[in-house]
Amino acid sequence: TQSTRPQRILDAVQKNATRGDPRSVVKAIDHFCRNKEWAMNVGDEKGCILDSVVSEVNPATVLELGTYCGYSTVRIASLLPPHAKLITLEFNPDFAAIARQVIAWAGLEDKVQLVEGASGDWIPKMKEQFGVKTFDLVFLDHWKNSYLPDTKLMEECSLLRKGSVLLADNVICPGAPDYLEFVRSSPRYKSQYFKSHLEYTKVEDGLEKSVFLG
Ligand SMILES: Cc1ccc(Cc2cc(O)c(O)c(C(=O)NC/C=C/[C@H]3O[C@@H](n4cnc5c(N)ncnc54)[C@H](O)[C@@H]3O)c2)cc1
Ligand SMILES: [Mg+2]
Repeated sequence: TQSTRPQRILDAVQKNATRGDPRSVVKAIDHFCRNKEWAMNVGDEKGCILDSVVSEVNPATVLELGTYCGYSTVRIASLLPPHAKLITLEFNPDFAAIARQVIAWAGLEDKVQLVEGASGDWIPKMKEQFGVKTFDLVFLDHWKNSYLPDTKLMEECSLLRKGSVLLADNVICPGAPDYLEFVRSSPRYKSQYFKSHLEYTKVEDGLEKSVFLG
């Protein structure tokens, strides 16, 4: 049967990365997507910015919206302190199945909870289901028109505290104009743009880092 792109990404990981070595998993995916087939991972250039924000925040609790194949999940989880937890939401069961195997290959199952389902359904259940009080860091990389409604939902569910950091991918390409306008104009956020490029291309894109002020 014809394989899917996520399946081919998993094959590249299992062929070229070392089990239990997250950096080799990241390298294998970047090599495949730069040389064989483009895919919508945050990628190596924006990934370095992601790494620096994760290291700076040093989060105990992380929420990722949109797992896809688990590339950014692995990047983030590989930088977390010992008892930190990353919850990642993915509503496509095929992508979730691939991501679980990528995360397992990296040896990061103990730090990652992949939840199969829609952010809109699961954000309101974070406290009761996972005992999460608030998130120190949220990485938004799912459908771009869901960034704003999901951010408002996280506020309503008191999942953000003074100092919580939102990091959003693709604020230029594909773009999330309503989200960008909101976090840059709201008095409750301190926002900063990190200029970069769309993964594996020369097209401009960037990450927006927004600190919730409470
Ligand atoms: C015009 C144009 C097109 C594409 C690009 C290139 C480009 C570059 C990028 O870095 C991109 O992130 C994207 C992009 O579209 N990302 C969408 C990513 C979705 C993933 O998240 C999943 N998901 C989507 N909504 C939800 C939800 N509520 N709850 C749970 N999971 C969700 C999906 O199941 C996917 O696993 C595109 C650039 C320009
Ligand atoms: Mg993206």
